[in-house]
Amino acid sequence: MSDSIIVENVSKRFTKHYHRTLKQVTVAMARRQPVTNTFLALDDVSFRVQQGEAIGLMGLNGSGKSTLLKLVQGVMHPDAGSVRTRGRISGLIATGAGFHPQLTGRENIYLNAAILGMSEAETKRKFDAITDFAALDDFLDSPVGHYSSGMYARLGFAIAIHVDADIFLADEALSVGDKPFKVKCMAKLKEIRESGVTIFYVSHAAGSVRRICNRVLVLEKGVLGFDGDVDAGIKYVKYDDDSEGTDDELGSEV
Ligand SMILES: Nc1ncnc2c1ncn2[C@@H]1O[C@H](COP(=O)(O)OP(=O)(O)OP(=O)(O)O)[C@@H](O)[C@H]1O
Repeated sequence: MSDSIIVENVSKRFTKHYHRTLKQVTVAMARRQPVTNTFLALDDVSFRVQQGEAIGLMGLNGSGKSTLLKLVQGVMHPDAGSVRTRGRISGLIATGAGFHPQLTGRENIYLNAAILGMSEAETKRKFDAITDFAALDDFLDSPVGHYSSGMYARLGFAIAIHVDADIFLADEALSVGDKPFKVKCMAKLKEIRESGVTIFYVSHAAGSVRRICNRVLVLEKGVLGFDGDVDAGIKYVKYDDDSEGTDDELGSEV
């Protein structure tokens, strides 16, 4: 098998600002208090992913999962180390990122698909499959600014899964949809995995990670604390109670 993602000694530094207004900054500086603080959102992270692996990326809020996904997607660059990927990348990082609120669902499908690297001909060919999956009914010709957050997410996910990608990144993609849509998404993610696409799936839900993934990475304050077997990873991160109702329900249906 060939390498799909190689992350070597990656670090990413961010700056926290303690104050918003110029007045607050001036007062803090006069009192010799710090006005900013830089910290490592990712700290010397290294791992390799083979083509076709499905990685569950877990960790507490703020541990660096989305930052890592953005680096893999190439929309953000590391301050140190390197990220190399092979092939076309698709997926959802911020649900519906790239949608224009004043354009209709139909228009946004073409816009978003182009951002994800699809040609107009390819989008035309897949248009019906995308709209069937999103199931927006008669909202297709309404501006997406009028959509509910669930509809917005459904359209974004429907477009992303119809890109012929080698790597699929899903950042909490299933957290906003309703239960029937989540079930449909899980089935689609499984289908994508079985077709040999590398999956990077960020989730706090142990059940869905078990269903989709064959390996777990756990980030702890930007450090890769665990890399290995799914059950051991879930145990490590202590999310094993599966208390989230939707995840349990999902488990019984897919
Ligand atoms: N552009 C940014 N500028 C400054 N700080 C940032 C920026 N993006 C993220 N951070 C900070 O970096 C840390 C890691 O954020 P990140 O979104 O990667 O965490 P996460 O594990 O995805 O969290 P969650 O589970 O809440 O989605 C957090 O402390 C966050 O506040």
